[in-house]
Amino acid sequence: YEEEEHTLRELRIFLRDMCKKLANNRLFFMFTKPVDTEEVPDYTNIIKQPMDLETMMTKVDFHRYECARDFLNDIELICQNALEYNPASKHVCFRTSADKQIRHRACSLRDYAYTLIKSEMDTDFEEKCLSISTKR
Ligand SMILES: CC(=O)c1nc(NC(=O)[C@H]2CNCCN2)sc1-c1cc(O)cc(O)c1
Repeated sequence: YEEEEHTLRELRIFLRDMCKKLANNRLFFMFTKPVDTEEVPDYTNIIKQPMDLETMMTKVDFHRYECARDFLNDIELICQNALEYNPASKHVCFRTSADKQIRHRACSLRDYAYTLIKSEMDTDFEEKCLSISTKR
């Protein structure tokens, strides 16, 4: 009913702000757009469910998130995809290469997103969203 729609509207405004903050952080530029399968042809052979911050912004607009937990699940997906596509391997070259930096960036994206949401979102607001989400 109207009160629930108001809550979900507030959630969308909050999540767009989160997306903007994450996408505007230069550290995370490689997570801001879908991986270009022209440039990286083997990507979709390895990663079955690609995700990126621009896609997440679109999902907010399409009312695809009903609580912060669903939003963080997609952040987790971005992180897991990057760790999977850039595995820590025993070869020396992977220990010092760009792959290691991408793995670090993926982990900091995840930690930064959790911390940002935890610090900026009231727990009772998230509980309200969760109760709406479970009822629907
Ligand atoms: C985001 C991600 O997971 C990603 N991983 C990469 N790994 C590599 O290039 C490793 C793969 N193993 C062999 C040595 N190279 S490049 C890359 C990426 C970077 C961007 O600036 C934009 C973009 O869309 C994707």
